[in-house]
Amino acid sequence: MITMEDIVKEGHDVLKQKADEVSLPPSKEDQDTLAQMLEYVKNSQDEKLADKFNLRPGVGLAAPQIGLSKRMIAVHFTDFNEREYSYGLFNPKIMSHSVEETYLPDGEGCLSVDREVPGIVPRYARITVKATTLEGEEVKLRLKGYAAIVLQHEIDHLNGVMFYDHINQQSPLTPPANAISAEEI
Ligand SMILES: COc1ccccc1NC(=O)N[C@H](C(=O)N(CC(=O)NO)CC1CCCC1)C(C)(C)C
Ligand SMILES: [Zn+2]
Repeated sequence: MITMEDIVKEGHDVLKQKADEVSLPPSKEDQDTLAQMLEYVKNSQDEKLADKFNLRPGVGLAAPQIGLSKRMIAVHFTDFNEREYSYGLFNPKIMSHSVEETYLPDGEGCLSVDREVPGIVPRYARITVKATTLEGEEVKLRLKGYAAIVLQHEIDHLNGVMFYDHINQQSPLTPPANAISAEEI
């Protein structure tokens, strides 16, 4: 199983690279890895398992974070409207997005970053993501607010982008103009 020891920390080259497309249909190995990534995210949110295996509770994980430069992400979370999302995705791609931006008022963190980095992270408020699921079906996800933020954070990892790369250094704590907090969408 994947544990914190497997999670690569910032500074490691793999987190700065553009990850490779996964050839579909996925190999048994790629499928197994993505299933393990989804297991990690689910396990990390289970109090007992998180304590037992010392897992930092997470809502998403990208393959580069376990040292694998492949376009695979796993997400498991409930958004502010209590909607549940649980996916292992191959080759996720943002097909379109709103001009309007959103953000988390408390900023973002990252399982690969062991420090607080204060600052608002502007994200597209609405995105449409195309991907192939762990089960092999092609999906088109229309996401907004928190769900849009999580997917953008994970897809960024596939392009070597960290959340703090988006923070406005001049005024890190100022929400971008015409942006709406993710808690209001
Ligand atoms: C509802 O909130 C939770 C419920 C259960 C566990 C964690 C959270 N909230 C989080 O934002 N969790 C963050 C997270 O998992 N990530 C994932 C990550 O680092 N992926 O690479 C960072 C988030 C910041 C915004 C979107 C993902 C960490 C880095 C703070 C652990
Ligand atoms: Zn991250």
